[in-house]
Amino acid sequence: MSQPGYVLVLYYSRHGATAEMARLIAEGVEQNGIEARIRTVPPVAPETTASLPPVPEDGAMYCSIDDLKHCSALILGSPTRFGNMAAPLKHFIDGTSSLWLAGNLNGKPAAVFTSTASLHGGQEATLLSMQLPLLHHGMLLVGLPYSENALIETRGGGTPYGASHHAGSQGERRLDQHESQLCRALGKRVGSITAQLAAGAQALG
Ligand SMILES: Cc1cc2nc3c(=O)[nH]c(=O)nc-3n(C[C@H](O)[C@H](O)[C@H](O)COP(=O)(O)O)c2cc1C
Repeated sequence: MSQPGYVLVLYYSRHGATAEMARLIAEGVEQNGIEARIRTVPPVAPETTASLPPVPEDGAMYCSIDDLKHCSALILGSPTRFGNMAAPLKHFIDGTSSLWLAGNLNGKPAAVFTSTASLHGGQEATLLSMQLPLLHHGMLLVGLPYSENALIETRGGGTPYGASHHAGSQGERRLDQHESQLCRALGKRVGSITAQLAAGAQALG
């Protein structure tokens, strides 16, 4: 990895909160002059015979295995569902065995983010469980340091394990100042580490 390439911001979102986080995280990544490639995954349904159009009608493009294979870093986001990531994202990750076998993600930075309806409804459990498949892929986990003041001051989301957002029971709570700040900080941190790794690889020849 001698050129930084792009940071893949891959998320699932049903009602838009996680999608908004992805946009702020991408802004943070791009503060380093690195491309942030935002991708999503399609929903999954019990009617497995029905197929969706290959391109979503609006919003981010669906992620391909090649998008993931060739990224320089990954930032993965999901709404919390019963203290875990949402099935559509897990379904996509479960289809990445070929990358695992080839070690395509091994040694690349990775981070996670989530949105919940309730303040203590499982943000940290979700973030930690989202990190598990990334560790299996050999990725280097990046969190948020307490030098980010928003981590201390927040009255909503924000954890050292990754960015988070408290959306409220009806999704009425937009990202507040601290939550937004921490999304951008996470993107910036992953982007900066990605650039440093690329520069180090180039220096080593
Ligand atoms: C099946 C299901 C399970 C959920 N489980 C939780 C939960 O464990 N804790 C919580 O606080 N919110 C839970 N929620 C609420 C979502 O995490 C929350 O609405 C989130 O902000 C949605 O993000 P989105 O706007 O990106 O879709 C759940 C929602 C659904 C549909």
